[in-house]
Amino acid sequence: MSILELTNVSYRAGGRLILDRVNWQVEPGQHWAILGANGAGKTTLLKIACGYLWPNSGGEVTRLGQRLLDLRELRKSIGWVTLDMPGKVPADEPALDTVVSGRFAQVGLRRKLLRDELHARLFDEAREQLAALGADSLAAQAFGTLSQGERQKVLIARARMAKPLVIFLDEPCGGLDPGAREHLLAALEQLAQRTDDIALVLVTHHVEEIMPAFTNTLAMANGAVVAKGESSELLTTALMTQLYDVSSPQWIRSNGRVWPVW
Ligand SMILES: Nc1ncnc2c1ncn2[C@@H]1O[C@H](COP(=O)(O)OP(=O)(O)OP(=O)(O)O)[C@@H](O)[C@H]1O
Repeated sequence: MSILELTNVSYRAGGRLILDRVNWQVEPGQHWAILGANGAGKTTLLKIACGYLWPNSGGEVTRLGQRLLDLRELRKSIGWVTLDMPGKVPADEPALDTVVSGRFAQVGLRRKLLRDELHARLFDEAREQLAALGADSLAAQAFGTLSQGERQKVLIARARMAKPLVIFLDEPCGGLDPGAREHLLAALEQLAQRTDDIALVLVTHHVEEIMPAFTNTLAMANGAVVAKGESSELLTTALMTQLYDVSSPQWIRSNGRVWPVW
C-alpha cells in the first residue's frame, strides 16, 4: 500500500490552475527528489500532501490508503523541514530540546511538563536521532548559535522524532557553503540508506544534490508532472532543457551523482 498517493490532484488559485492533474505515489522504502523551476508548483504540491491546502479543483490524496481527514494526525505523520523554520525555534533552546519538541509537533519545548520517566526516554531517543546524522556533539548548543548546516541536521532529527511516514526536505542545502552542503548531503545519504520506514522527499533546484539513495525523481513544470521514475534514467539533458529552458548541459557522473556543466 502506498504511503502517500495523489490522484489527479488539481489546485486553482488567483484565477489560474496551479496544479494540473498530478499523480504521484510514494511507496514504502522509496526516497524521492522533486525537481522543477521556480513557480513549477512544488511547494503547492507539498502543502496539499500535508493537508495545508485541499485539492480544490479535483483529485484525491490518500495516506496508507485512507483519505486525509484527521488533520492533527496527518500533520504528525508528515514532517516538513523548510528554510524558514529555523526562525521559529527559540534561539536559546538547546539543540537536544529542539529535537525532543518534534515528538509533540510544537515549537519550543516545555521541559517542566514532561514526566521524569518520559523525559529520560525522549532525550535518549533524541540523542540517537542526532547521532544518526552525525550531529550528537551539538546536543547542548543553543539552536540560535548553530551554523545553517547544523540547524538543518537538528531540524531533520526533530522531524524524525514524530515518527512520521514521510519527511519533506524543502531545499535543505539552500544557503550552505560547498563544504557544509557536502556534509549535509553525506549525512542525508547515510540516513536514507539506513532508513526505509520513513520516506525522505528532497526538493531541490540542483540535480547534483540528488544522492544515490534518492532513487526516484518527480519533475514538474507549469503545475504538471512532466516526468517521474528512477532518478538514474530520468536525469537527461532533454529533461533539464525542458525544466529550466537552458541549453543542454554535459553530464559528469560520479559516485552515483550527476553534475551538469552548462
Ligand atoms: N494563493 C495563490 N494565489 C495566486 N498564485 C499562487 C498562489 N499560490 C501559489 N501561486 C502561484 O503558483 C505557482 C506555483 O507556486 P509554488 O510556490 O508551488 O512553486 P514552487 O515550484 O514551489 O516555486 P519555488 O521553486 O520558487 O519555490 C507560482 O507561480 C505562484 O505564484
